[in-house]
Amino acid sequence: MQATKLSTKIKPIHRIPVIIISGFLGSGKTTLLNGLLSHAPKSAVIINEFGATGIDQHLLRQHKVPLSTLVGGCLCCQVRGSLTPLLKNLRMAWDANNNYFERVIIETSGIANPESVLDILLKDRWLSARYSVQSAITTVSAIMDVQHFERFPEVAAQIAWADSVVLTQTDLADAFQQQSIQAKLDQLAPAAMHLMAVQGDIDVDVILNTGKKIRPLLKDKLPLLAAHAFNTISVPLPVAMSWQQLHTALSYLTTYYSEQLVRLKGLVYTPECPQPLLIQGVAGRLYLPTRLAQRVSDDGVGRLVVIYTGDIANFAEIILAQCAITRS
Ligand SMILES: Nc1nc2c(ncn2[C@@H]2O[C@H](COP(=O)(O)OP(=O)(O)OP(=O)(O)O)[C@@H](O)[C@H]2O)c(=O)[nH]1
Repeated sequence: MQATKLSTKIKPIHRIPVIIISGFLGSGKTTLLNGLLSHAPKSAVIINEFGATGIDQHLLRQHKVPLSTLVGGCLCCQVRGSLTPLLKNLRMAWDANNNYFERVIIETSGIANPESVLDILLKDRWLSARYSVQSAITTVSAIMDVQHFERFPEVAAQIAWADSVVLTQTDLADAFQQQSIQAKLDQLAPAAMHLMAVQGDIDVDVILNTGKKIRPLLKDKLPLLAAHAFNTISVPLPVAMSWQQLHTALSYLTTYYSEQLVRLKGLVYTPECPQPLLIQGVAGRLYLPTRLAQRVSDDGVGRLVVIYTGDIANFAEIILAQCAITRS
């Protein structure tokens, strides 16, 4: 009797594309992500923030996307171990729920080296069979102090790993600033695609359809990265302050500590309005705040997250004291 030949064809597993967005503190990653999600709503998002309190997810409130946060450290060090189980769970949820998103977008913290994320995605056998790295994008602010390239090694590492470099905040930069940063990008990422985005506005098709580069990753374990020279504190603001008062207090702090205070973010409540206010500051500059839609989960306690370099003793107390001085 002739044995029936069993079909040995195995259906290939669909690999979900992953886009990694890196870039230095305040360079416009979340703004770019916000713009991308408006055109690509079928995305699952993972946000990594160095600060202990997550702020970025509030900026993405209007998008109804599956969103996970990894806060209180970097994907290249403190929270690196959390990415693999998170991606595994996400994939299993995708398999069980009718493939409910089309891609994963990972926004790393502003001081993370994207190499670690690539390392996980490309070397873990289970993950690499189910995810494919579509592109690594790095945002670079046109108004960034060029000394940051020497001062913070994270900046060059982020640019070196990029398939696409997106120059942001060009509307705030003069011609000299733009040329200086552009020259650095030509030197550090000559093979990457160079794009521009003002307020996250970018040609989404270019981003979503970019093919990946072949990356020569190290075969062995990654070498230990030098520890980041950054500190972070989260300061609760239980007493509501008007935006004017807050602006005065924060302007003083960002000017007085302009060398050390690299990033300031916060979700605060003001007496003028029940909707929370998202505040943003980067290296000596305060941006206009954004009013967010109110949510049931809003607890009325404002929070400031500060990322700084060097030792500033009792920085949280200094911030609270400055706010109290301005209020009185
Ligand atoms: N004028 C202007 N402002 C921008 C642009 N892109 C971003 N911003 C502002 O710059 C500030 C920082 O932008 P984010 O998108 O939060 O930067 P980020 O890289 O996600 O910041 P971290 O995750 O904290 O490192 C916010 O106040 C943005 O509104 C731009 O192209 N033009």
